[in-house]
Amino acid sequence: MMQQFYPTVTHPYQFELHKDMHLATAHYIDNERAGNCARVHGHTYVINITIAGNELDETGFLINFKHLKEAVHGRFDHTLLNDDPLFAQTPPSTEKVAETIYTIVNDLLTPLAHKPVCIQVIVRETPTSYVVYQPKQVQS
Ligand SMILES: Nc1nc2c(c(=O)[nH]1)N=C([C@H](O)[C@H](O)COP(=O)(O)OP(=O)(O)OP(=O)(O)O)CN2
Ligand SMILES: [Zn+2]
Repeated sequence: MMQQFYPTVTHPYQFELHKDMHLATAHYIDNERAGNCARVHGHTYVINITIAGNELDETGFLINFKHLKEAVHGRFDHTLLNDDPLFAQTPPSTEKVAETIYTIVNDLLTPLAHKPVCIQVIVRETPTSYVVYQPKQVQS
């Protein structure tokens, strides 16, 4: 599903889970330096979320794949990203979309007693352009 490859993260955890999803979404970058991107346009974003951990919950899951899709796809699919309050103070660039998805997923995981963590989010905006976001604590 992801074009080309998955950048890998070196980590100490025993389990690593990947969730891929597509987001059909519009955006614009409200800055004259953004050129054509200052006009509203659409992308089929390709998202990869990586979760890791040493323990599973009572269902044997690190995190239910469906819960990741609901939190991200459910919020952004078929929307204008600029309308979302999460992008009220920041442009929905590929970089900020990746960081924002990380924050949403991290908020989903933080209450869980078995302590899964999000270690990477990849956002592919076009066939030729993508961003990898890693939280500081897993960067090597
Ligand atoms: N660092 C960033 N640069 C650009 C972003 C971004 O989010 N971060 N976004 C855009 C535009 O939104 C545009 O949709 C994508 O740009 P680009 O990859 O240049 O699109 P093309 O399909 O035209 O790429 P080609 O490889 O030239 O076909 C711009 N820059
Ligand atoms: Zn764009």
